[in-house]
Amino acid sequence: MSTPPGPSQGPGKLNAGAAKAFPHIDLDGHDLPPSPAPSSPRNGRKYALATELVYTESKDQYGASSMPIYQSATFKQTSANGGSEYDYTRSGNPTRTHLERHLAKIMNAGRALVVGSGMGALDVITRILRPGDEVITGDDLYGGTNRLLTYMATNHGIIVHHVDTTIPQRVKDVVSRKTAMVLLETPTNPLIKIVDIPSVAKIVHEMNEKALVVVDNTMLSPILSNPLDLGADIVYESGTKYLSGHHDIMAGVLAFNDPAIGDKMYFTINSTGCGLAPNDAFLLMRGIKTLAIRMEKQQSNAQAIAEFLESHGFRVRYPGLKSHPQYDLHWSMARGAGAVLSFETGDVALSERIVEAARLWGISVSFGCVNSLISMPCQMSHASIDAKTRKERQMPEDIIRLCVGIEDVDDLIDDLSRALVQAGAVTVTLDGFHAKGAAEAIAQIPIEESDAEASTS
Ligand SMILES: Cc1ncc(COP(=O)(O)O)c(C=O)c1O
Ligand SMILES: N[C@@H](CCSC[C@H](N)C(=O)O)C(=O)O
Repeated sequence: MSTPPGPSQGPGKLNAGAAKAFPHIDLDGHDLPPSPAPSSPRNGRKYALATELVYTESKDQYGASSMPIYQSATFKQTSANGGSEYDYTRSGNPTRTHLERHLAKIMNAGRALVVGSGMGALDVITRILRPGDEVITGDDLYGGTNRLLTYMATNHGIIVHHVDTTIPQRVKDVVSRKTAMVLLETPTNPLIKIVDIPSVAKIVHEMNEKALVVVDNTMLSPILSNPLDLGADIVYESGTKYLSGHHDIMAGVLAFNDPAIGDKMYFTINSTGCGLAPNDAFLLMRGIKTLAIRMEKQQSNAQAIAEFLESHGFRVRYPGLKSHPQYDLHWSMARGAGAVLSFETGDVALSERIVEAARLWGISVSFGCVNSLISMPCQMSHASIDAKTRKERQMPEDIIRLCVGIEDVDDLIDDLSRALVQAGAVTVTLDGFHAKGAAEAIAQIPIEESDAEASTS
């Protein structure tokens, strides 16, 4: 275990003494310079999350109200045997530690760590797998996650089961003593299906107490969900999305309660050098402070847009709509619906015309940004899932994903309406307009019915 954080006694003899009292023997048995102290988020009063996001404490020597960027690769030691809290930024950096402690607090975690991207976080997690280990994951999940797992299955002897994790029984059918990890995403990207985290975690832990339940919380962020409180062992997310909120950095976050898991993850981050750089840690910290207010606006915009599309005859996937077949399940776990929704038109070329006709909605991958984005997942974010697999998993090629930002909602609806009309997706009448042709036909099929056929094991 890493040494616990001590009072700020300044570097030197006291810390060197502490290092001797708590020698840090790493997983390879080496006694290396100390890692940064683990986060200690639970000191003092706990405020509401919106307050905790902006409230931070640091022991800056000048009382800086914003944590300074320690843009330094190395830290001078005061004694020949090292022993100061920081020695080298790959191993630890004060700006990064400050962010990690803040994240642990808002993620309700014992410890949080930050790395260079969301995929970097998953890479750190999956390095605990050994050849022969089995991973159970969804049949609708982010394309990059699918790509990394496929790589591991092909090259590292990991066995990956893709099942419909929205049906807990499907997980139960494949979980065994060989299961090392169950990797969940909810809502799924891009089909917006909901996974019952508590039920799946219970099944998995009852059948194999060593199996780790890992949840990708990117689609909701800690403002809306804390998967560790729902039974997950590890939660990770892309800080590139809601946490930073401006699409100006890449970042990944990992959080856990078990100190042994935290130590393993820290060991990998230090060994591979994927820790978040100080400048990006500063930007992520700044972004987090406005998470609550951004999400509030993004969500209310997303709700209005989902209702607008549904009322005009489109089949919309969004957990804020009562028509979502897992509406109650979602709200039993989360504090909001998020700001990503998808809808279908029944025709790939028509969807392309809609996307290209939009002006205010930027054609871009990613989500969680203050700007609204429109994309076709099968051709963009999920293009790394090959066409055959997409077909097997019944991913609609025409699906359009909307990632809603903080603009004026009337402007967003106006731009979308114009794009739908220009693309020929709607029949215009004196009373307004309505989805036409295939889009309308699809809207008649309840989501439950068509998705039941899509469930594979
Ligand atoms: C659900 C989800 N998880 C993880 C990632 C990976 O995050 P990053 O792009 O920061 O590597 C993404 C998007 O990229 C995502 O959509
Ligand atoms: N070219 C990238 C695509 C990134 S997709 C980003 C995001 N997760 C999303 O869902 O839009 C790649 O190959 O990873």
